[in-house]
Parts: sequence; structure tokens; C-alpha cells
Amino acid sequence: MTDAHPLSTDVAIIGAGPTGLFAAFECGMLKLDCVLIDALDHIGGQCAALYPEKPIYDIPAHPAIEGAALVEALDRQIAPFAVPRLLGRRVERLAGHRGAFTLGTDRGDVIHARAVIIAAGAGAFGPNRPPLAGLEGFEASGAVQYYVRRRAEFAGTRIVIAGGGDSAIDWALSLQDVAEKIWLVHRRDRFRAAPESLRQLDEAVAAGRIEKVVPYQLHGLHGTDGELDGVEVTTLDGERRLLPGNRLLPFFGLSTDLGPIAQWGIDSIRSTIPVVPSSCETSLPGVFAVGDVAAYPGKLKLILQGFSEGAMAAHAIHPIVRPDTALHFEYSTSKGVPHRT
Ligand SMILES: Cc1cc2nc3c(=O)[nH]c(=O)nc-3n(C[C@H](O)[C@H](O)[C@H](O)COP(=O)(O)OP(=O)(O)OC[C@H]3O[C@@H](n4cnc5c(N)ncnc54)[C@H](O)[C@@H]3O)c2cc1C
Repeated sequence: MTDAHPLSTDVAIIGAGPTGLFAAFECGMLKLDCVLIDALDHIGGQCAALYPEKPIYDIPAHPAIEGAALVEALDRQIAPFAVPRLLGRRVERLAGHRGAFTLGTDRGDVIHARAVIIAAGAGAFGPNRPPLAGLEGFEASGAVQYYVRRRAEFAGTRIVIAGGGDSAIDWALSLQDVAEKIWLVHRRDRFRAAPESLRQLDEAVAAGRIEKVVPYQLHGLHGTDGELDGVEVTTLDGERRLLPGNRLLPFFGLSTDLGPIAQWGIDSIRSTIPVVPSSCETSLPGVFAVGDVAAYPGKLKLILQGFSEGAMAAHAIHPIVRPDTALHFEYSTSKGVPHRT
């Protein structure tokens, strides 16, 4: 049995993070059909997977909006276009040329598209995992997690948080109200985070809500059948401590690997794809890249910048898909939102 989808569309958008979602809106506004494909089983990319309950403060016209709420709003914005979504499907193959591409997913879907927008963020992103014996069993039970989807799931737990950057500190601060106890383990006694976060951390440590465990590194997991009952940490000198935590949240960053995209004959630099700044076209004509994955001088990896790149890419794609129809620039206030018929 296969649930693979064969389909033809104007634009295939790889990645349904905030940038891919908004690119779908811009395509819709130009009456270009599109399909969204994402390896995750839900839309929203990093906002939904990594920080759904955190407020974002630099989305224009939203003084503060949580990651999940932003995704939900983007979803409502594209609703008029009834964009098909292929979720839980990683695009493995891309072949063809400007005007005629074929994409293949790991689930056997075949998508024919006139143009392609790669909105793949950090690629097929995954957490950097600590090299600890028996880790898989504790991951499977949920005792070790790399993302916090809902703070409420951590109510009354004893959490060991590992890492020295923004994520480790932000989550320690965010979970201090719900957890019974939080240890913050870092191999140095200096943390890298925004000054305000560091100030709040000092306050929480002074109040006994968070205990800093420095300079220590993760060393081992204790427990049976996926039930974690202790996290062993050591110093470089071999001094050991057993922290009686029942949850471990390691925040060692995301692995940024373009995955299969790196094999498609498109120029890439490490995990980014250089694009022409005015159109977001990649080195492969007819294939565009927007959002975190796109690179050009002055690029900021911010959601707001990805939104504008989606608009530029859609306008640059229009003549490929509709070569006989001149595109007259129009404000949305003038033309309204065209519904899919
Ligand atoms: C903790 C945290 C806080 C942040 N705070 C802010 C903030 O305050 N303001 C701000 O502007 N930005 C913030 N960011 C950054 C912001 O989340 C990113 O800039 C944004 O998510 C990039 O959007 P994107 O759509 O380009 O990529 P992503 O959100 O990374 O989405 C890319 C999607 O592509 C999919 N994908 C990749 N490869 C494939 C493939 N081969 N096949 C199918 N699907 C694929 C992935 O599964 C993913 O869902 C923050 C990030 C983090 C981690």
C-alpha cells in the first residue's frame, strides 16, 4: 500500500515553515497554483517545532506573537488558495529544467512543477544529540527531548537542561515556574545569551529556582525501561555528580544539513544556497530559494526577511509559468485576495 501522490502544479514549495507558507500566499495572490511539501508532519517549521509557545517580537505589526500563533495566522492567510500539502514527506529528488521540474519524495510522491521554491530553512533539521549510552531508549520514552512543544508537559518534573546558549537559558527560565527543579549544566562557567536573559538567570539562581552546574558535561543516563532517574555529569578533571532529574533537555544546537538538496546540482555553501538578491533565483534556473536557506550579502536569518523573499520569488516565477500574461504590479488593497476556483 502506498499513499503516494502524483500531482502537477505551477510551483512546488519545499518546506512549510513560515517562509514557505508566506511564499504560498504570494503565489496565490499571483494566481499561481502551488503545493507545499514538508518532511515534518506539521506545518510551521522551526516556529512550530522548536518554540511554539515563545513570543516573537519582531514580526511587523505584531508587538508579540507566539510561534504557534504565527503559524496559525499564516495558515489562515493562505486558506483562500486551498494549497495542497504533502506533510511527513521529504523531497529526495529534483530533476528537470526551467519550466519543467519533477520532484520525488521519500514516500514515492511524484510532483511535476513549472518552478520550484526551496524554503528548507536549516535543511532537514535535527538536534545535535549528546553521545550517551542508551540515549535512544530515553528518547523513545520522552525522558530526553530536544524541543519543548508544551510547557505543561513538564509540570512537576525535575529537569536537567544542558547547553550554554540562548535556547538552554531561555527554556530554563521559561520552565522554572512549572518544573519542580531545574539544573542548568554547561561545560564552562560563562553562558552566551542576551544580557536580559543572563540577568534573569542570575535572579533565578539567587532565588534557588535554577541551579547552575558548571563546569560540567553530560556523562551518563541512569534508569530502566525509559524511566530516567538520574543524569551523571563530570568535570574535565573527572569529578562526578549524579543529578536526580527525570527529564533531560540537551540544547546543543541544530545540525544544519541540506540533506538531499545538496545533491541536486544547485550551488550551495555549507548549509545555505546562494541566490540572486533581486529574485531569489538559485544557480539552477527556475529554482528559487527563500528564508533561512537563502544566502546573499546582507542576509539576516529573520522571518520578516523570508516573507519579502517569498514575494520576490513569486513575482520572478510568474513569467516562467505564464509567459503570455504580463504581470502588472498591484497592491493587495486594489485587487483583494483571489480565491482558488
Ligand atoms: C529558539 C528560536 C527562536 C527564534 N526567534 C526568532 C525571532 O524572534 N524572530 C525571527 O525572525 N526569527 C527567529 N528565529 C528564526 C526563525 O524561526 C527562522 O528564521 C525561520 O523559522 C526560518 O523559516 P524558514 O521557513 O526559512 O525555515 P524553517 O522554519 O526552518 O522551515 C523549513 C522547513 O523545511 C523543511 N524541509 C527541509 N528540507 C526538506 C526536504 N528535503 N523535504 C521536505 N521538507 C524539508 C523542514 O522540515 C522545515 O519544516 C528563531 C529560531 C529559533 C530556533
